[in-house]
Amino acid sequence: MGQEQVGEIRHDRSGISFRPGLEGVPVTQSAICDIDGMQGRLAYRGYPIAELSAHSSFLETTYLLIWGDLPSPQQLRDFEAEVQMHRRVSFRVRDMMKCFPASGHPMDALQSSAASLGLFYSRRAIDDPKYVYNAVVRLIAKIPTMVAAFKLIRKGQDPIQPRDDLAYSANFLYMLTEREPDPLAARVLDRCLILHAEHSLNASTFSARVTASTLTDPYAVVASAVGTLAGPLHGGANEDVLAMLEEIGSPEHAGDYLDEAIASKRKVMGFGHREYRVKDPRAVILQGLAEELFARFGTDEMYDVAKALEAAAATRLGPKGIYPNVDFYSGLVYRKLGIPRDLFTPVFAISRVAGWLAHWREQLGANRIFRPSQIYTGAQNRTWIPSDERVSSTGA
Ligand SMILES: CC(=O)SCCNC(=O)CCNC(=O)[C@H](O)C(C)(C)COP(=O)(O)OP(=O)(O)OC[C@H]1O[C@@H](n2cnc3c(N)ncnc32)[C@H](O)[C@@H]1OP(=O)(O)O
Ligand SMILES: O=C([O-])CC(=O)C(=O)O
Repeated sequence: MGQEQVGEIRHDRSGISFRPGLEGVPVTQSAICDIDGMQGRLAYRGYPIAELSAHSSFLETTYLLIWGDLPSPQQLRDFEAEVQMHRRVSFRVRDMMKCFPASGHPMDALQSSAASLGLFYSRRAIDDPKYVYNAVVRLIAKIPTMVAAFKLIRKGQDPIQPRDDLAYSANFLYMLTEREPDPLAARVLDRCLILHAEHSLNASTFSARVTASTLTDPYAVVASAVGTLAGPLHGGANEDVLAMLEEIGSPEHAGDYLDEAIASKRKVMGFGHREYRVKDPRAVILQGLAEELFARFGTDEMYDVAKALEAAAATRLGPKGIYPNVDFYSGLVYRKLGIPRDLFTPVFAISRVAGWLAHWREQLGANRIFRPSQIYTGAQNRTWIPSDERVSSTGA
C-alpha cells in the first residue's frame, strides 16, 4: 500500500494517520502527572498542584515526582542533606564557563554546562539504583549553582559559593542576588519551582524521554531537554511576555495590541496551550504569588498591563479556548524577586529537572527506543549526473 492523502490527514504505509505535532497521540503510559485541560486541573502523582504549592517544598515535590510517594521525614532529611552536599560545581566547570561568550544566552550556557557533568559522572550504570540516586542528587543540586555562576561570570566576577545554612531556594537567590533573601521571597520562589516542576509530555519532557530511550546517561537527557525548553513556543515564552508587556506600554493599549496581533496572525506570548481550554491552573496561582510580592515589596506597573491584556483576550481569544498559560505571570514574579529577564527560562529549567528525571526513571522502567515512522514526500528514482552537466533550478 502506498502513501495516501485524505484532506489534511495522511497515512504512512501501515495506514497510521499523521498528526502534526503529535496532537492527541499517546506515545507513552505515565503515572507521574495528570492534566484535565477542560477543568483546569493538574496533579502530580495524584496530589493537586494547589495543595503541593501551598504545603510542600520543592525538594519534597521533587522526591515525590521521582520516587512516586511523599518522603518520610527521614527520607526528606537525607535527600535535602545530600542535595546540600553536592551544590558545589568543579572548578573545571567554572573555568569552562569563563570561556563562554558573555553575550551568550544563559540557556545555552546551562545546556553546555549540564552536558559537561556527563564528563565527570557518566558511567551509564543506569541499572544501579545508587547511580540513579546520585545522578538525581547531582543534577538537582548543581543546576542552580551553574545558573547563578553564569550570571556573575559573564560580568567578569567570580561565582558565589553556595551557603550550607540556607535552604534550596533561599540559597539560589543568595547566589544570584549576592544577599540573603527575605523569607517571603525565598518561599515564593520555592512555590514557583513546585509549580513548574512537571507537566506530562510537554516538548522538553518528550525530548528527555526520547533521549532516555537510547539508554544514554542522565546528563545527556537533561541537556537535550534544556535545549528544547529554551524555545519561545515553550519555556522561552516567559522572557518574551515581559518584552511584549513593555511594548504594549499601558493598559489602554492592550486591546489594540491584541487586534493587531490577531490580524497579523502573530502569537500572543504567554497565551494558549495544547492541553488547556481554560486558564492554566498554575497561572492562577502564579498571579496570586505576584500579588503577594507586590503587596509586600511594591507593585510592578506591567502588572496592570498584564491584567488588561488578559481581560481583552477573554473576548478575542477566549472563545477559541486560548487563555494565559504558566509563562504569562511568572516573569512578573521573577522580576520582583530580582531575577534578570534572561534567567527566567533557566529558573524554569532548575525546576523542570525534577520532571525530566522522573520521566527518565519511568522510561527506563519500561523502555523501548522511540523510533516513529514518517511519510516520505521527496523525489524518487533519480540518477546521479556529473556536476558539469547539471542545470540548477534557478538556471544558474
Ligand atoms: C511552558 C509552556 O510551554 S507554555 C506555552 C508557552 N508558549 C507560548 O506562550 C507561545 C504562544 N502560544 C503558542 O504558540 C501556542 O498556543 C502553543 C505553542 C503553546 C500551543 O500550540 P498548538 O497546540 O500547536 O496550537 P496552534 O499553534 O496550532 O494554535 C491553534 C490555533 O490557536 C491560535 N493560537 C494559539 N495560541 C495562540 C496565541 N498565543 N496567540 C494567538 N493565537 C493563538 C493559533 O493561531 C491557531 O489558530 P487557527 O486555528 O486559526 O490557525
Ligand atoms: O505542557 C506543555 O505543553 C507546556 C507546559 O505548560 C509546560 O511544559 O509546563
